[in-house]
Amino acid sequence: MDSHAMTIDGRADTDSGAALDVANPATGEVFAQVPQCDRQQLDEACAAAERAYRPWRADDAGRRRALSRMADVLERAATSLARMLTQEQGKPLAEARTEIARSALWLRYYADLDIPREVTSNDAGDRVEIVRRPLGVVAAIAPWNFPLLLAVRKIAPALRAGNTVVLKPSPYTPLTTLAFGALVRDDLPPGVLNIVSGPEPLGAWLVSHPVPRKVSFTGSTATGMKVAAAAATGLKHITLELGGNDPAIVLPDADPDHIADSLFWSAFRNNGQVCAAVKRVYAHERIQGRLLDALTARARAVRVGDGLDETTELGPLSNPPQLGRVHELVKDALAHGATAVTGGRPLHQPGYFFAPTILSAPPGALRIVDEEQFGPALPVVPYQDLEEAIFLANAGEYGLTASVWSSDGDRAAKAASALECGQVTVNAHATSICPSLPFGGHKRSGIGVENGPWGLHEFTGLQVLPCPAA
Ligand SMILES: NC(=O)c1ccc[n+]([C@@H]2O[C@H](COP(=O)([O-])OP(=O)(O)OC[C@H]3O[C@@H](n4cnc5c(N)ncnc54)[C@H](O)[C@@H]3O)[C@@H](O)[C@H]2O)c1
Ligand SMILES: O=CCCC(=O)O
Repeated sequence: MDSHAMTIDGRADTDSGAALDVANPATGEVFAQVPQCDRQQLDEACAAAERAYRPWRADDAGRRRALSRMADVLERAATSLARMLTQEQGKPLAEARTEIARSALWLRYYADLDIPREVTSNDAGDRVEIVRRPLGVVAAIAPWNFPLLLAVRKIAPALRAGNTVVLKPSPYTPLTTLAFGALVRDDLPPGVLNIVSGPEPLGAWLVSHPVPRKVSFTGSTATGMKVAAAAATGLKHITLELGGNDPAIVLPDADPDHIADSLFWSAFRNNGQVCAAVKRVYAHERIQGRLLDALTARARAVRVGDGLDETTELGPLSNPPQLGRVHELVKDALAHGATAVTGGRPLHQPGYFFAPTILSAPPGALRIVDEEQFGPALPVVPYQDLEEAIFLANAGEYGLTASVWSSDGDRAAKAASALECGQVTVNAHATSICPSLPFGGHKRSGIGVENGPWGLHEFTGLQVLPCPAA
């Protein structure tokens, strides 16, 4: 059994009493333990972050160097970290390697980003500059689907802007994040990045702790609403990256055989456990049958297995509640008129596996279409005209990303502009999640954005200063 350390104030703490078990989703077996942080350790982490804040915010060049060294460290440890990520999260090794590489990319992007300053004049005609100042200690809370990448999307801009951080990974997937913390410990001054692990209510304690001035949260909309309420009582800044139920509209002129592979992976990457995955397809009634056939052929050909096997394309679901949720929604769909063209059930083997599932779904209310199911089941719903498809795609509480699929670029672009969400793509889905483009949800998919200069702004406050004499 491996055991892993919290990192608080530049120290690794392996001896903290209670331990949290971490299971491998491919076997269901516990293979590692991490510390369960108690309130006193959370106080220590917040105090360490507070002590480290002023010298850190004053050292712009040091912050750039530290971020770029953190990227180097990640790249050097990529092989072992990817293996650990697959073991704790379930994703295939190739996807785990991509996650580590993208995390390093984000660190480098922010290491290179200049913090904007604008020079202007006040009403007396004096030159002034508008600068962005860090906020203080940031509470960062991450989910289990991309444990390292989604943590780095917070800590890279937060640290670049001059804040210090207390980071809490999901209790299902703390290992890679803790291993990252241990690896970069010597590259950061003590207290700049503190990582605390444990089950709830640790996240709730962190959000309502008096020290952090900003909460950056990625997770479900239900938890995001609790985080917003708790942060409001301390008047804390918030960024919330929340759930999605992304639609893909397939126009009648699309070629099902041509788009099937790309559409399939837009829905099934990381076993559908991607905030910006296609969760429901609206296919014109003339091509719904051919599209179902093409997607079914793709789903039947996919290799499902332990992510540590290099030939695996789809791993297990990440945890038992997620497996239960997908199964419940598929059963509900089958009971209400949907047909499983392929899949439709958990796989009878150890671990949390569910058969890749393509559903022919009737028009009308269906939970698997209306709610976020976050798994390897894709409902395909017929529509008659584009206006109806756009209405259905915009229905509901979420507005993260969406896509339109067509062989007519102009027609697709026109439909795309009618969709209410943070990003729309044509003949691809959410492929432009890169460090320089804003990523964030509309409606109940979130508040604020990550990435680019906008992502950095979320960790700053504006200040007007006299302009230094030239
Ligand atoms: N919009 C995005 O960028 C994005 C990205 C990835 C995942 N997600 C969403 O995340 C969800 C899946 O992740 P999950 O199941 O880990 O989400 P979750 O909301 O259950 O948990 C997310 C994190 O919040 C912590 N937490 C739980 N209760 C808390 C509380 N009261 N206060 C503070 N923290 C608390 C958890 O321990 C975990 O670390 C999906 O809904 C998915 O769409 C969104
Ligand atoms: O789940 C959200 C992250 C998606 C991604 O960056 O690919």
